[in-house]
Amino acid sequence: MVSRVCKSFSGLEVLRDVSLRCDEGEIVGLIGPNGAGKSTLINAITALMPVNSGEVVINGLRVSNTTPQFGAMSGLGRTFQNIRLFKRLTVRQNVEVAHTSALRDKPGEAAAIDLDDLLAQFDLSAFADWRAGSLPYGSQRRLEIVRALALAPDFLLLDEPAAGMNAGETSALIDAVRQSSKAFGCGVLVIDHDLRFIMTLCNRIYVLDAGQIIASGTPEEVRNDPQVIEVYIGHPKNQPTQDH
Ligand SMILES: Nc1ncnc2c1ncn2[C@@H]1O[C@H](COP(=O)(O)OP(=O)(O)OP(=O)(O)O)[C@@H](O)[C@H]1O
Repeated sequence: MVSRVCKSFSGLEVLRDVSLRCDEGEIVGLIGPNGAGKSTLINAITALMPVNSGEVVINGLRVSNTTPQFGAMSGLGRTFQNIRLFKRLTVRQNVEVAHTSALRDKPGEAAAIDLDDLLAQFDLSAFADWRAGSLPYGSQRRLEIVRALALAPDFLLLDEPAAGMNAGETSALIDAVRQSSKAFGCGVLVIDHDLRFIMTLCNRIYVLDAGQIIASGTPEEVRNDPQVIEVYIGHPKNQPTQDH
């Protein structure tokens, strides 16, 4: 899906020949130190910023160097590191806005989505009539995911979905994301700094360092890769601290 992407800012190479794949129903993790280029890669995949070379292809359509709207129409759903909900609308209205546009663009797939089930799966039923801006932080993060799923995406990008969540919430999030990936048959690409979360959730993981993929494989393979240990896992601040 991402093929040999390069991206520079004013001559500074931030992504160098990055390729990655996320198949249908697969949950893939992307990890790396601060400044490695993870957000830039997500922005390139969702066509929020253009690439210098290489391409991003979703469902056979080239999405790179188009527009975020084209990315969404090609099947990409996403959440943001900084939550971007309609804070004055209710939880249900936030999800309905997304679902309404999916009913227009993908009527068959969208009609099969039961919004009540989706809210329940992400533990949001009790909050359905609350204003999104008044929800606890962890619930706002889950609402972002539900809203992205209401678009009936073929690929879902989750940017730091577990940020600020406690161990119990993170564990519930893992179950909900797995169930959704299975139910929707969508590929999921997840970025997070919580290594235990990524290692538990993902089937495969890519490690980005200084704009290059330095390792990829199963959680076990990545955890034992000497280069990954040296540049990332070995850092005391990245040691897993929570049990899920
Ligand atoms: N718009 C921009 N203009 C210039 N440089 C940028 C821009 N966006 C990102 N960078 C630089 O690109 C590099 C990668 O940044 P990026 O935010 O993609 O890393 P990251 O892996 O997401 O980091 P973090 O984990 O801290 O969010 C950094 O050196 C950053 O300063």
